[in-house]
Amino acid sequence: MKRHGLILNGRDEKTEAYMAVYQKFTGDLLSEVAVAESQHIEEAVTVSRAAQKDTFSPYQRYEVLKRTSELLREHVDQLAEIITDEVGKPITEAKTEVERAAMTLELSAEEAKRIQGEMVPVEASPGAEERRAFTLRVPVGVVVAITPFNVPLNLACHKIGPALAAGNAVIVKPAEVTPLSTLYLGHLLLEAGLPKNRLHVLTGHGPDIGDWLLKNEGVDMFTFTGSPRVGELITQKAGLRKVALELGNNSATIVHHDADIEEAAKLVAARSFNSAGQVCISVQRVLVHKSVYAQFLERVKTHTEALIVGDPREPATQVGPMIAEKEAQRVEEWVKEAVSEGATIETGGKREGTLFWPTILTNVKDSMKVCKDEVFGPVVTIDTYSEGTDAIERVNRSVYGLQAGVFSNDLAFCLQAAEQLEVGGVIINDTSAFRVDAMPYGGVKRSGSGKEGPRFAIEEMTHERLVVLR
Ligand SMILES: NC(=O)C1=CN([C@@H]2O[C@H](COP(=O)(O)OP(=O)(O)OC[C@H]3O[C@@H](n4cnc5c(N)ncnc54)[C@H](O)[C@@H]3O)[C@@H](O)[C@H]2O)C=CC1
Ligand SMILES: O=C(O)[C@H](O)CS(=O)(=O)O
Repeated sequence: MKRHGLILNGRDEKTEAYMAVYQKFTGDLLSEVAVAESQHIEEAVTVSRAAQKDTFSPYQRYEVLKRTSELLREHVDQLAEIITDEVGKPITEAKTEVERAAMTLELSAEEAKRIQGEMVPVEASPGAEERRAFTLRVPVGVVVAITPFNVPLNLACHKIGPALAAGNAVIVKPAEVTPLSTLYLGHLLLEAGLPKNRLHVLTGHGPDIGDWLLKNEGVDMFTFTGSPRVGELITQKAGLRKVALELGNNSATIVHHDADIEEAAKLVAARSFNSAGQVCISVQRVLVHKSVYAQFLERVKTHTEALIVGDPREPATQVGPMIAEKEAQRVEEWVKEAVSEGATIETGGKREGTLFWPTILTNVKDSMKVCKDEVFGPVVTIDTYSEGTDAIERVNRSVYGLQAGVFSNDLAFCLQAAEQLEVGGVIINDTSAFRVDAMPYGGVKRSGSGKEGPRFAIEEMTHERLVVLR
């Protein structure tokens, strides 16, 4: 069994205490990781601040990130195995995550060479004819990245890649239960030639490390993906410093009467249950026009019942375990509560330990937990509507607003949805769960603020500085 130290200023740093990381399907002990103490946080911040005085040119940043992306591709099998073990994600999906992570770093590398300001025509103002002005984009300085358990490698890359590309130093705090892929990534970045003072990976207890980092005025920005509860806490404690938040969602997808029903059903079944539904754009609420409801439900049921549930290490498995038994129990309770309030289980509803079978609920009400809160599990609700405007209004009747999907071939309805849905991204003829890594990704309302996608995250992670020449 391997013990992992912190990655601190290029060292594999041993600590007093260690915490266990378990295999999420078997429950076996995988390894132990160091528990960071306050002095490690102090050192990481001090070293990161000092790094700002070193030269780390855009081309050097490009080279390091490009090389790391190549290393990720060379290590795809090892990393996929780590992700499958620490998250419980099916091995085919874990491989996709590694490939996406490599793409995220490749995009970040390219963007490092394109950071630019703009000319500002101040000379057009009376009295300023002798002046010229332009803007520079300068690194914010020290970025803290706090990441969740569900997509541990790619979501770390979405923070580390743009932060380094923009010229910052980064301190990463992975989720307690899934720190191993981030540690592996940290070592690959160093192997690729990243200056050792630019990246530190601090494993340990989230509330402690979070609190020490939030109290340390040497940190300039917090970029966080995780629960709205912790996101809110970070916002309160960060004060006037920059914060970017990717939080939860109870993602909706509308299936209009003129949609390609088979295509919609196939995609809804595929994107409601991958990663056992533990994806914040995972399809949770489907609103189907009443004229195609019966046909759609029958097709989604067929596709859902064909999914293979079980050991995530098996290449055939499509739905693996949830992150912890208590999470699977919570989902089971929410489903039972919905049934007690009138919902029907069309398929699924069964639990064995951490495994929860892909579940379709109908006869739901918007007030049920499975509709109004974020399930973050393999459950989808399917309900009907009569008027497109009502469907849009019901999607908007949520405290969240990350992404929404619309299946329709009616251009006018698609445009109405694009204009009226209160979300960060409207996906036409696909589900809420569509994401490629180059696109701007981020929500409104309780889904957070700020955008990811390397080009857009670099804007968040730099300041715009005006230069006026006389
Ligand atoms: N919008 C998005 O892109 C995503 C959102 N999520 C949200 O995250 C939730 C699940 O992820 P979890 O890892 O359980 O979320 P979480 O909010 O419990 O933990 C996320 C991270 O925050 C850290 N943390 C915990 N307490 C902290 C504190 N007091 N100060 C600073 N950091 C702290 C954790 O150690 C972990 O690294 C979901 O319910 C979903 O809402 C998850 C994935 C993606
Ligand atoms: O929000 C999430 O859970 C992830 O960002 C979605 S994805 O990047 O894995 O598609």
